[in-house]
Parts: sequence; structure tokens; C-alpha cells
Amino acid sequence: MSAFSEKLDAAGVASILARVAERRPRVHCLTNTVAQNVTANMLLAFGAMPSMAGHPDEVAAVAAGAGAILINLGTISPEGERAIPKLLAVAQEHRIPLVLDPVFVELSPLRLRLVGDVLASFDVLVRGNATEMAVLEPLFVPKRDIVRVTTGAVDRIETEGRSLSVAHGHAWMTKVTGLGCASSALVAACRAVEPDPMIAAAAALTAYGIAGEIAAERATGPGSFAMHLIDALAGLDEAALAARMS
Ligand SMILES: Nc1ncnc2c1ncn2[C@@H]1O[C@H](COP(=O)(O)OP(=O)(O)OP(=O)(O)O)[C@@H](O)[C@H]1O
Ligand SMILES: Cc1ncsc1CCO
Ligand SMILES: [Mg+2]
Repeated sequence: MSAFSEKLDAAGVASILARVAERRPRVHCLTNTVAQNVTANMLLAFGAMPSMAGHPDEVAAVAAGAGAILINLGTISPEGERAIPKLLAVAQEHRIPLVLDPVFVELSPLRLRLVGDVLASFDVLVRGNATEMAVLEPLFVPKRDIVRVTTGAVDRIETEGRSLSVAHGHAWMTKVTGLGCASSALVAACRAVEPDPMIAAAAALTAYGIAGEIAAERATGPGSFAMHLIDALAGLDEAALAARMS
């Protein structure tokens, strides 16, 4: 069956951003040591609230009140490995949506096993780059209803029978570490306020990509781009979205 291709307009993106700004959802992030800071700052610029606790004996308590949970395997440690089943249990118990970022799953059997554990869980969306998502293709075959988000020059958002694409962003987004990890956190923030995970992912990546385009016009290289990206995301409004989505 061919996927029905959908489109989200500026008003649709703006309404999800407005919900984030109004409800300020907390996104609990079990994420890597490289991307923690940029992820937390990007969530704040977006109007969401980051929490990054990772101790396996407290992570369930901290995550229990979150609007969404992000699991990122980038620098997975033995402690992080112990925290993952706690997060899956709390997500299940409190019906908290999950976003999985399978960083470098192509590099180790441990990561592939952990991805399998997370995919067996309730309401999970996967966001990775093209290499990561290609490696996971066999795991998705029996679970076609999982929402799969593959980022790159054009982001593809897919699930059984539906697809969306987002063609915004700038190549400098690949020259600052952790900006993919931060995109997964923004998807989680939108998922916290939007029940349709496909629309949530499209809104987050459209806003992020347009902020990237605005930042690139103000920056002189990857370093200043990172700073301007945070500012542009914080200043995004419906007029700026509409001007670049037409
Ligand atoms: N060539 C490009 N042009 C425009 N935008 C891009 C390009 N490549 C990536 N992006 C954007 O950059 C963001 C991060 O995507 P990317 O696929 O680079 O993540 P990643 O590989 O997981 O990154 P990292 O591992 O460094 O965190 C996405 O919002 C995506 O749309
Ligand atoms: C460089 C790097 N190594 C592990 S996680 C990470 C951040 C980008 O995914
Ligand atoms: Mg990545």
C-alpha cells in the first residue's frame, strides 16, 4: 500500500508551538554526555522544560511527571543501561510517550539489543539519521505502525500508510555536534502536547529547520550558527514560519 502523503501548514505548526509555550511540557532526557547541554538549551528555547537525571535508582521518580521521555544511546553507560527498563516501565504505567534516538546503532551489538528492548515498549517514535534508520529497517518490519523519523537534508516521517516530509534546515546543522540529538528532544516536546506523533514530529522538524535557515543568515560559521540557532528557535512565530513555508 502506498503511503498517503500529508502536509502541515504554518498555522498547524504554530498551534503546536503555542501549546508547547503554554503548557511548558517537561521532557525527561536520558541522553549522551556530548549533547546534554545543547539539548537542554534547545528545549528551553522551544518553551519546554528539560530534565536530565540518569541515576537508575531515581530516574523513574523524576520521569514519572514528564510529558515525554527521550532515550538516546549516544554514550550509553552501564548506569544508563540499568535506567532504560525503569524508564520503559514508568512510560507504560503513566502513558508517557517515548522518543528513541538510536545513536550509532550501526556500531555495536549492545546498542542494537537496547533498541530492540525500547521498540517492544508502548507508544515509541524513533528518530535517527539515514545510517541508523537503515540498520534498523529489519526491526521495523514486524512493527509497521511505529513512527519512524529519518532526518537529513529532507526529513522523512513515516508510519504504515502515512508519510510526511520536511525540507527545511541548513548544512551547518551537521557541523555542530548534538544537533540531531536535540532534534529528537524537540520532537518529544511536541509529542507531549500533540497526540498524533506524525504531526508532532513534522511540527518540531519544520520549526527547527526554519530556525536553522534563519540562524544561517545571521551566522559566520558553525560556532556562531549554534548560538543563532538557539536565538532563532526562541524567536520563531507564525509569520516567520509562513514566510518560509509558502
Ligand atoms: N544537508 C542538510 N541540509 C539541511 N538540514 C539538514 C541537513 N542535514 C541535516 N539537517 C537537519 O539537521 C538536523 C539533524 O539531523 P541529522 O540527520 O544531521 O542528525 P544526526 O546525524 O543524528 O546528528 P547528531 O548525531 O550530530 O546529533 C535535522 O533537523 C535535519 O533536518
Ligand atoms: C559525537 C558523539 N559520540 C557519541 S554521542 C555523540 C553526539 C552526536 O550524536
Ligand atoms: Mg544522531
